[in-house]
Formats: sequence, structure tokens, C-alpha cells
Amino acid sequence: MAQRIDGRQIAEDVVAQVKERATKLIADKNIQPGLAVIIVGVDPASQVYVASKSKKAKECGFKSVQHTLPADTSEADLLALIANLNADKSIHGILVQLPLPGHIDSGRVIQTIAPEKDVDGFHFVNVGKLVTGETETAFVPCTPAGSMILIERVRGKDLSGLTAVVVGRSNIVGKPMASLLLGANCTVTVAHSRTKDLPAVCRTADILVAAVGRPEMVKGDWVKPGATVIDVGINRISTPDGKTRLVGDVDFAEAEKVAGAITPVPGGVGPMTIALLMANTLVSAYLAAGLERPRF
Ligand SMILES: Nc1nc2c(c(=O)[nH]1)N[C@@H](CN(C=O)c1ccc(C(=O)N[C@@H](CCC(=O)O)C(=O)O)cc1)CN2
Repeated sequence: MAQRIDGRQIAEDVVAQVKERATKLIADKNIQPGLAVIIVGVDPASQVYVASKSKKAKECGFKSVQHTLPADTSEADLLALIANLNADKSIHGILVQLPLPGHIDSGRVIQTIAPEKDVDGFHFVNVGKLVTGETETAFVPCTPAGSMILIERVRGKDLSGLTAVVVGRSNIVGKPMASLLLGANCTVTVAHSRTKDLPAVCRTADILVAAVGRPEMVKGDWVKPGATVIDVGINRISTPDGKTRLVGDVDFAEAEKVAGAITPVPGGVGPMTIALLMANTLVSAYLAAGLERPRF
């Protein structure tokens, strides 16, 4: 049976380190990291995630500001708010919760955030830095950055020569995940809906990352014995008793019989996303003060 990777515990460890370093930054330099989180509309899941982010920021000792805007907010008003936050010296990180309502161009919104405050790592400047290996000043998207920490906890820091397969090619998870694994000297394949014989491709992976958004798609016989399986999917499905439950993109019951280590859903990658947002905000405050980048 595979080792279950406890994302909640590892996220707590990361948050504890962030809190300790934030406390020191405040004491030594009188700089309090500041995070502004913006939500537009009333998507229930987004409301939960944003509330968790604001709460966690407070726990870390950060200045935590939440802007809750109505669903019919104009793009111009949202861009004006971001411009104000870009100019606000007490704010080191700006996060706009996705998805945004359909009348707002998410791309334009993301590109309006100052790259040095883009703690989501979605701005072209940060994407370019990640792809080119400019990791001193890059912000890496929180979900892949958190997934890398989980992988390193299981396999150690040296992933050199391992075969990695990332299933999914989104800008938020799949592509940055592939860049991180490549940066760690893995041999990386990005698989997707048009990949031929996806099960066979997945079976080549020492590290298998599933980020497709399809409930329990990755079956046990897609997993190489002993592989590390990172399940990024968070899918709510209906159960026969009329309730709902969360499942990942991996069929956990099958895969845990084959894998060496595997993340559960919930309690795997999800908590790391919020922990890495705290880490990125701390990094932003350090870099703004001209200090050496803290590593996690
Ligand atoms: N601007 C952003 N928007 C979105 C991001 C993001 O990184 N930046 N990611 C996702 C949602 N997300 C954070 O925003 C997120 C998703 C899930 C979790 C999490 O902890 N999940 C729990 C289960 C929660 C539940 O019970 O529903 C888990 O997996 O254990 C945290 C953050 C989309 N939008």
C-alpha cells in the first residue's frame, strides 16, 4: 500500500516557517508583509478559498485585506482597484480569485497586476522567468510550487533523471508543473486529451501528476509500481445517497495499491496551494526590502 502524503501537515509546516520569518521581518526591519485578495461575485467555492486565504494571511502575521466586489463589477473598476493596490507600498501580494465572471477578461486583469506583486505567478513576466530558470525573482504558481514540495518530501531534493508525466496542460498547473520538473532535471512528458495511449504514457512515470479536472480518470493500471502520484484534481461528485463528495483526478482506491506514495483528495495538494500563497507573499516582502529570497 502506498504512503499517503499528508498535504495538510506539510502545509502547516510551511505556514509555520512563513509565520516565523514574517515575525522576524517585522521585528528586525519593521516590514509587515501585506496580501490583498480580490473576489468578484458569489461563487461558493471561491468564497471558501478566499476566506481561507485571508484568514491564513492573518495567522501568518500579515496585513490581510479582502476586496469583495459584486458580480456585475465592471472590468474598468476592477483594473482601477488593481492599479491602486499596485501603488500601495503596504501591499506585497495581489491575488484575484479565479474564475472571474464572463464579462471580465481574466488575461487583461492578470497582466495589470504588477509582476513583483503577482503572488499567483500568472503574469507573463513570472511565466517567462519560470520557463527560463530565472528562479531568484520569479513567483511560481502556488499549486505546482506546493506539489513540488510534496514530491521532494517523498523523493528527496534530487529528482535528477526521473521520468515525470504531467497529465493536463493548463497555464495555471500543467505547464508550470512541467517547467518545475524540467528545472529539477526530470525527463518530462506533458500529456493531454489528444495524447495517444494515455495509460501507457502514464505507466512510464516515476512521478505522475494528474491535473485534468476529470473525476477519477487515472486508474490503478495507469500507475507504475512504486511511482509518486500527485493528484491536483478537486472534483465534487454526487453519491448514490443524494449527497456529494470530493474526489481527485486519480482513482485513489485503485492507485494506492500500486503507487509508492500518493496524495489524497481532500488533504493533499489543496492545502499546499494556500500555504504557498503565504510563502510567495513573504518572498515578495523580502524582495521588496532588498533581502535574500527565503526558500521553502
Ligand atoms: N487566483 C487563483 N484562483 C484560483 C486558484 C489559484 O491558485 N489562484 N486555484 C484554485 C482554487 N484554490 C485556490 O484559490 C484552492 C482550491 C482548493 C483548495 C483546498 O484546500 N482544497 C481542499 C478541499 C476543500 C473543500 O473541501 O472544498 C483540499 O484539497 O483538501 C485550496 C485552494 C482555483 N482558483
